[in-house]
Amino acid sequence: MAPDLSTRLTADLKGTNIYLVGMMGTGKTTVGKQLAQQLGYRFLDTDELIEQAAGQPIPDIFAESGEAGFRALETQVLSQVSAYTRLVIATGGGIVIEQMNWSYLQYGVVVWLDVPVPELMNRLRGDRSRPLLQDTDLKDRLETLWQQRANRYRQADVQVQAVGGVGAIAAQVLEAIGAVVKSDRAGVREASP
Ligand SMILES: Nc1ncnc2c1ncn2[C@@H]1O[C@H](COP(=O)(O)OP(=O)(O)O)[C@@H](O)[C@H]1O
Ligand SMILES: O=C(O)C1=C[C@@H](OP(=O)(O)O)[C@@H](O)[C@H](O)C1
Ligand SMILES: [Mg+2]
Repeated sequence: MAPDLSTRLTADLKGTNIYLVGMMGTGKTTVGKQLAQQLGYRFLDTDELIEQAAGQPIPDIFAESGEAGFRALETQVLSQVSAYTRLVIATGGGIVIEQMNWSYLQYGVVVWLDVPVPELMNRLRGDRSRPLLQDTDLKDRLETLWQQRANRYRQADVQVQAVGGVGAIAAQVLEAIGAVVKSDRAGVREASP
């Protein structure tokens, strides 16, 4: 996106946070950093904040406190970051499953990065940092998680096919956010006398 367009988008957003959701490996962390730079926003990653809060890496949190312990920290961290503005927040792929989390997400623009499972497999094969993908058939696990979560991801404000170069994906995301913000503005105009 041209610099003048991203400047205008930043102004139109009025500090509204951007939340990136989607399956593991869709590029939320990677694309989020670039988006933040282009919007002049700060970048935060809920996984990183969870690790800081627990003083442990994610695999150790799962091993010691189970997925339930991890999810409790995830909700806590999300509630804390949602109190701030001008943030691009990369979330963990499972954040959408807790209904409670949507009460925080809905205050921002929720962007779903959508990537087909075969491409996720290419990106995540050999990964050791995601506990839900260890000691299991990668394809089966990703397909199962997809089945469980797809309807939640569909609740996002915008959907972007996040395949190809990171720069091009970031540009697509900015364009999609711009369209939502514009239609909100049109709605406000219509509602005014
Ligand atoms: N557009 C892309 N094309 C190819 N590989 C990508 C792309 N975006 C991210 N990746 C790679 O996929 C892996 C997962 O990316 P990451 O940003 O951690 O995803 P997420 O935070 O959604 O789990 C990383 O190895 C990253 O380098
Ligand atoms: O999908 C999930 O349940 C998870 C996704 C991970 O984040 P990424 O989506 O950034 O990989 C991380 O939160 C944790 O391993 C659980
Ligand atoms: Mg991530």
